[in-house]
Amino acid sequence: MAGSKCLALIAHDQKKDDMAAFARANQDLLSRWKIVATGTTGGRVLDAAPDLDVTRLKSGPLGGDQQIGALISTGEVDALIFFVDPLTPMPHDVDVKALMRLAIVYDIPMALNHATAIKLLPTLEA
Ligand SMILES: O=C(CO)COP(=O)(O)O
Repeated sequence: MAGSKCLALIAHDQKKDDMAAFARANQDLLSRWKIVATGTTGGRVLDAAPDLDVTRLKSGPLGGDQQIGALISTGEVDALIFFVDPLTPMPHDVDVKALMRLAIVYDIPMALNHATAIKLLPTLEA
Protein backbone atom coordinates (compact mmCIF):
# COMPACT_ATOMS: atom_id res chain seq x y z
CA MET A 1 0.00 0.00 0.00
CA ALA A 2 1.50 3.35 -1.03
CA GLY A 3 2.24 5.74 1.85
CA SER A 4 1.90 9.49 1.78
CA LYS A 5 5.41 10.33 0.65
CA CYS A 6 6.23 10.88 -2.97
CA LEU A 7 9.19 9.62 -4.97
CA ALA A 8 10.01 10.96 -8.45
CA LEU A 9 11.42 8.54 -11.03
CA ILE A 10 13.00 9.72 -14.27
CA ALA A 11 15.28 8.06 -16.80
CA HIS A 12 16.80 9.33 -20.00
CA ASP A 13 16.22 7.17 -23.08
CA GLN A 14 19.52 5.26 -22.87
CA LYS A 15 18.77 4.48 -19.23
CA LYS A 16 15.16 3.40 -19.52
CA ASP A 17 15.96 -0.31 -19.64
CA ASP A 18 17.94 0.19 -16.41
CA MET A 19 14.98 1.99 -14.84
CA ALA A 20 12.55 -0.75 -15.89
CA ALA A 21 14.85 -3.38 -14.36
CA PHE A 22 15.25 -1.25 -11.21
CA ALA A 23 11.47 -0.91 -10.86
CA ARG A 24 10.93 -4.64 -11.33
CA ALA A 25 13.69 -5.61 -8.91
CA ASN A 26 12.57 -3.14 -6.23
CA GLN A 27 8.79 -3.44 -6.49
CA ASP A 28 8.36 -4.15 -2.79
CA LEU A 29 10.17 -1.01 -1.68
CA LEU A 30 8.66 1.14 -4.42
CA SER A 31 5.13 -0.01 -3.58
CA ARG A 32 5.38 1.97 -0.31
CA TRP A 33 5.58 5.22 -2.26
CA LYS A 34 3.36 7.44 -4.31
CA ILE A 35 5.43 7.77 -7.47
CA VAL A 36 5.49 10.57 -10.00
CA ALA A 37 7.41 10.11 -13.22
CA THR A 38 8.02 11.83 -16.50
CA GLY A 39 5.74 10.47 -19.20
CA THR A 40 7.78 7.86 -21.00
CA THR A 41 9.65 6.75 -17.90
CA GLY A 42 6.34 6.29 -16.06
CA GLY A 43 5.04 4.10 -18.88
CA ARG A 44 8.13 1.89 -18.75
CA VAL A 45 7.92 1.64 -14.95
CA LEU A 46 4.27 0.60 -15.14
CA ASP A 47 5.04 -1.98 -17.84
CA ALA A 48 7.72 -3.44 -15.57
CA ALA A 49 5.76 -3.21 -12.31
CA PRO A 50 2.04 -2.67 -13.03
CA ASP A 51 0.95 -2.61 -9.38
CA LEU A 52 2.94 0.51 -8.50
CA ASP A 53 1.12 3.78 -7.80
CA VAL A 54 2.55 5.87 -10.64
CA THR A 55 1.32 9.26 -11.82
CA ARG A 56 2.71 10.11 -15.25
CA LEU A 57 3.47 13.75 -15.97
CA LYS A 58 4.57 15.28 -19.28
CA SER A 59 7.49 13.77 -21.11
CA GLY A 60 10.78 15.35 -20.06
CA PRO A 61 11.46 17.37 -23.23
CA LEU A 62 7.88 18.67 -23.13
CA GLY A 63 8.04 19.99 -19.56
CA GLY A 64 8.04 16.90 -17.34
CA ASP A 65 11.32 17.78 -15.64
CA GLN A 66 9.96 21.24 -14.88
CA GLN A 67 6.75 19.76 -13.48
CA ILE A 68 8.77 17.60 -11.10
CA GLY A 69 10.93 20.58 -10.18
CA ALA A 70 7.79 22.54 -9.32
CA LEU A 71 6.56 19.66 -7.13
CA ILE A 72 9.89 19.66 -5.30
CA SER A 73 9.58 23.40 -4.70
CA THR A 74 6.13 22.95 -3.15
CA GLY A 75 7.27 20.09 -0.93
CA GLU A 76 5.22 17.48 -2.80
CA VAL A 77 8.17 15.38 -3.94
CA ASP A 78 10.31 13.95 -1.15
CA ALA A 79 13.05 12.17 -3.10
CA LEU A 80 14.32 11.88 -6.67
CA ILE A 81 15.80 8.96 -8.56
CA PHE A 82 16.97 10.12 -11.97
CA PHE A 83 18.98 7.80 -14.23
CA VAL A 84 20.88 10.38 -16.24
CA ASP A 85 22.53 9.75 -19.61
CA PRO A 86 25.72 11.84 -19.58
CA LEU A 87 26.75 10.87 -23.13
CA THR A 88 23.89 12.22 -25.23
CA PRO A 89 23.24 15.91 -25.95
CA MET A 90 19.65 16.86 -25.15
CA PRO A 91 17.46 19.77 -26.24
CA HIS A 92 16.05 20.13 -22.74
CA ASP A 93 19.39 20.09 -20.93
CA VAL A 94 18.49 23.36 -19.19
CA ASP A 95 15.38 21.72 -17.72
CA VAL A 96 17.45 18.81 -16.42
CA LYS A 97 19.88 21.22 -14.78
CA ALA A 98 17.04 23.25 -13.28
CA LEU A 99 15.47 20.11 -11.81
CA MET A 100 18.73 19.00 -10.20
CA ARG A 101 19.27 22.51 -8.91
CA LEU A 102 15.89 22.52 -7.16
CA ALA A 103 16.55 19.09 -5.65
CA ILE A 104 19.71 20.60 -4.16
CA VAL A 105 18.04 23.87 -3.12
CA TYR A 106 15.31 21.97 -1.26
CA ASP A 107 17.81 19.37 -0.03
CA ILE A 108 15.89 16.26 -0.97
CA PRO A 109 17.65 12.90 -1.37
CA MET A 110 18.65 12.49 -5.03
CA ALA A 111 20.24 9.53 -6.81
CA LEU A 112 21.53 10.14 -10.32
CA ASN A 113 22.65 6.62 -11.18
CA HIS A 114 21.71 3.03 -10.50
CA ALA A 115 24.55 2.34 -8.06
CA THR A 116 23.40 5.16 -5.81
CA ALA A 117 19.69 4.43 -6.22
CA ILE A 118 19.99 0.87 -4.95
CA LYS A 119 21.82 2.12 -1.88
CA LEU A 120 19.50 5.07 -1.28
CA LEU A 121 16.06 3.50 -1.76
CA PRO A 122 16.16 1.09 1.22
CA THR A 123 17.27 3.92 3.51
CA LEU A 124 14.32 6.21 2.72
CA GLU A 125 11.20 6.30 4.82
CA ALA A 126 8.14 6.19 2.58
O1 LIG B 1 13.74 13.47 -20.68
C1 LIG B 1 13.57 13.03 -19.58
C2 LIG B 1 14.26 13.61 -18.42
O2 LIG B 1 15.05 14.72 -18.74
C3 LIG B 1 12.67 11.91 -19.33
O3 LIG B 1 11.45 12.09 -19.97
P1 LIG B 1 10.62 10.83 -20.43
O4 LIG B 1 10.48 9.93 -19.26
O5 LIG B 1 9.30 11.34 -20.90
O6 LIG B 1 11.43 10.20 -21.55
